[in-house]
Amino acid sequence: MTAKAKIKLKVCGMRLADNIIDVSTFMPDYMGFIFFEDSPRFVGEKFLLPEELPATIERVGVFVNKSTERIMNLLNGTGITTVQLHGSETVEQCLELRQNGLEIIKTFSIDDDFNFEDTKPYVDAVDFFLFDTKGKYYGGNAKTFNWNILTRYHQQVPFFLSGGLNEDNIKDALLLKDMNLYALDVNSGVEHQAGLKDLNKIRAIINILKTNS
Ligand SMILES: O=C(O)c1ccccc1NCC(=O)[C@H](O)[C@H](O)COP(=O)(O)O
Repeated sequence: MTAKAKIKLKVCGMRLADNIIDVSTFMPDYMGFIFFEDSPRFVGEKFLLPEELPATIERVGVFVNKSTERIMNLLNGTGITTVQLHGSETVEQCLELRQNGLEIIKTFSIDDDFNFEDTKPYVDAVDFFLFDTKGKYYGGNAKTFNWNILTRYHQQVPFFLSGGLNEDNIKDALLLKDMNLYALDVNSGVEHQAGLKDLNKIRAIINILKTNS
């Protein structure tokens, strides 16, 4: 019998050097950095990661409807090799970015009417899906979606669960672990303010993951 893999944690929307280092002491599996100008978590044009950031924390650049050329330019010199595509990026662009050596997380914004047929064309073009709540903003809506919808998902691509996760609902999110759930993505639910993460909330989440997964 093979042991089930531990559910991973991604802390998204990091931007301030001291806060990045403080959060890194909890060793989340992923950290996300938002390269979208309209977000209050935008890292800026000339973003550089702090040198002390442990190499074992996977770094993710989050983009919304940017061209491949622009993504490659923005990532140049950052050492980031995973991208989260959070808009309406095509299968062709995912393949193009893969050819440039990037790992791909493709986001889908979920509401009650979401049809998982929409994810099928991406199956061979991405590494992971990320299911986030459809809302007013591209991301960071601070709302959960109806997770029962995920019972309709039967594809082989593992997914990140996102949207409104916090210390009060993360234990329930872990109940989805037999559904190809790969990672939990936290953002506004662990913040003092946009882009500034609350270390006590991250600590609480890490402890819940340790005892429940
Ligand atoms: O967080 C943002 O401001 C954001 C803006 C534009 C595109 C993506 C964005 N966030 C990406 C994420 O992966 C968030 O973690 C995800 O949307 C969930 O956020 P929240 O509902 O606040 O937990």
